[in-house]
Amino acid sequence: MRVGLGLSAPAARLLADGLRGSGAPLRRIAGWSVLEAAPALASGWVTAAALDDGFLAGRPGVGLAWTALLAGLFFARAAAERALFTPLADVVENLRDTLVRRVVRGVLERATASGRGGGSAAVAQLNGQVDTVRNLTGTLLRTARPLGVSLLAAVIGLATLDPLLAALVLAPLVPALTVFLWSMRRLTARRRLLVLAEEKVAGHAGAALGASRDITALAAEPHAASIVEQEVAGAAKAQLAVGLAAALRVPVVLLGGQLPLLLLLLAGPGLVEDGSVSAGAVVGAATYVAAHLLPALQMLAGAVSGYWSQLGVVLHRLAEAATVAGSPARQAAADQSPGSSRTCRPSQAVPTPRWRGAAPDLSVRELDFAYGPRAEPVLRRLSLEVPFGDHLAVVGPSGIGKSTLAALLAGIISPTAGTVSLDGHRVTDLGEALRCRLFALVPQEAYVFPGTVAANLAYLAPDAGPDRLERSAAAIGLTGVLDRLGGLDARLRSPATELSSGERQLFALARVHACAAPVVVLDEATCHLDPVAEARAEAAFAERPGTLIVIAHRLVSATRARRVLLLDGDRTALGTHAGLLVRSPHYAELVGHWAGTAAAVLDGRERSSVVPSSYE
Ligand SMILES: Nc1ncnc2c1ncn2[C@@H]1O[C@H](COP(=O)(O)OP(=O)(O)OP(=O)(O)O)[C@@H](O)[C@H]1O
Repeated sequence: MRVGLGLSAPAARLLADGLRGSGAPLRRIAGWSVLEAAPALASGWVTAAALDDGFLAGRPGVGLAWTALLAGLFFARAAAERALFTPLADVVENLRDTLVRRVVRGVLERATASGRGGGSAAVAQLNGQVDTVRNLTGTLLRTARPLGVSLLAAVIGLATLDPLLAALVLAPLVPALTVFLWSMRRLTARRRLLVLAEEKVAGHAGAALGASRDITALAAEPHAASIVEQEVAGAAKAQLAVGLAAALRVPVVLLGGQLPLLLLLLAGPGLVEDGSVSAGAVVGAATYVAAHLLPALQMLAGAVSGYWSQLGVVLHRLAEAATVAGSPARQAAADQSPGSSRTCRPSQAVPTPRWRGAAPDLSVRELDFAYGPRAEPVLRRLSLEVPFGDHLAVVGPSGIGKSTLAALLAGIISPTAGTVSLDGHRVTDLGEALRCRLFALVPQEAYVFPGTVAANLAYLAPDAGPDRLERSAAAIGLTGVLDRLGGLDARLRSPATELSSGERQLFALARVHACAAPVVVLDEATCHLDPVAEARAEAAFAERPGTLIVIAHRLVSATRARRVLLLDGDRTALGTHAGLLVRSPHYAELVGHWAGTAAAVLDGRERSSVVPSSYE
């Protein structure tokens, strides 16, 4: 929704908030502005009097005296302008402080809520935008304010000088100002669209450049180029629309400034001749128009409207960033919560179909998966049986498709061909509520939300009592953290700062350990834990009834699993750790490489707990 002069409602609210604490300096500005407007208000009157009572009446002394009075008013105006700097600075700095507070709070609360961090980069970027608002507001207060004040003073002066001449000037000026205000709304809206279009160009061009290797490999250059070209065409259209909206300032200046002057010059001599007005009044009216109305209109319709519409765009951006409670952004942050992303919460409200399999086996048949119709398949014809209670480790080189397989197994993404089924049911057909009850996928990024420790641990097991939660916490190795925090009832206010990445992973692991899902998939869910803590967490899951699939962060996970799946294209192999060491040279090579690296990195004390003796 747009409110006055093209500012969106959130932008106008943010500006009002930023100015709220500046009542005193704003009043001082208003006071000094009256004095600042004195020359504009008096210029026509003084000119008329100097002519009618002085120079045209043969009394040049009187004419000079009036002129000297006008000069005095200009000195007063200079003093007012000097005095205005302090309150102007107060207003602008206060606005900046308020905006910085609002924006930093909004961004950091959102980053904390999402548990993803990254708030500092956003804050730095938004602080730059706050500075832009400060500079634009300062510029507008220094330029637009005196122009607006002069325009108003000139109109008042003109109306009180002579009603007939005032009517001549105001007849075209009023529609010109109306068009000007209307065009400001359009211009601000179009400038906003232009900024968005330019950002899209930058985003798509950046993505295309970043992916240039893949684009070349897939011979997709024409496709990538057409996407960027489309955005460039959109930006060009938006630029044209801004240009057209800005072009309206020409008729505004012609109608509101030039036409009144022309009318005065055309009608003036006749009006003087028939005695309707004095010659001094005509020149006085022309002074109001030429010295104040016309320059004010030119500036307002030109640079000032540009500053104003830029201010509207940046303020709207900041208003979006500063909004936290109940905002769409807050919602988006909440969408990263355990209940909605890769791990989901079994809903009490959603009726779930009956599930008979108490000990369901997982079966993968001829599985193909590619991220796009023209992309290289990540997985090709993979078949695998995972009986209930199995403990399978998935290992392989980086980027080979381990996380993709984890998502396919949990039914989060659908295969391109082939099936993944649990107890004979395709996992993608299970329906979300049931799927969430059967699978718990723990991703690398652990989410802990503000709230009590108990609420976090019981997220996937709403019926679990304190004993159950404490047992899971103890099994995973979270008891020390719980003691430090103050137990299950302790409240986490800012988990992103109160807990380390490893501690957040322990929370996510304990949360899943406490739930009843028969299939647990850990996708590098222990990557921030030290080797000892990782071994303990994996042991806890191995003892928990159900199937455990571990996408291994360290190869040592494979030594703890009952079976190992080596994912490696054509060299994919399945077996026990010992069996694969013998029959898969590639697996042996991978293990040997890892053991060598681990031995080089770890000191003797840690090595004994991490590197299996068989590798030493
Ligand atoms: N959303 C996606 N869109 C397109 N390609 C993707 C996407 N996600 C992953 N890929 C690509 O699919 C391939 C397999 O990725 P995946 O994350 O499953 O590998 P990974 O074995 O888990 O890697 P890592 O061990 O580094 O986590 C990679 O080439 C990756 O770039």
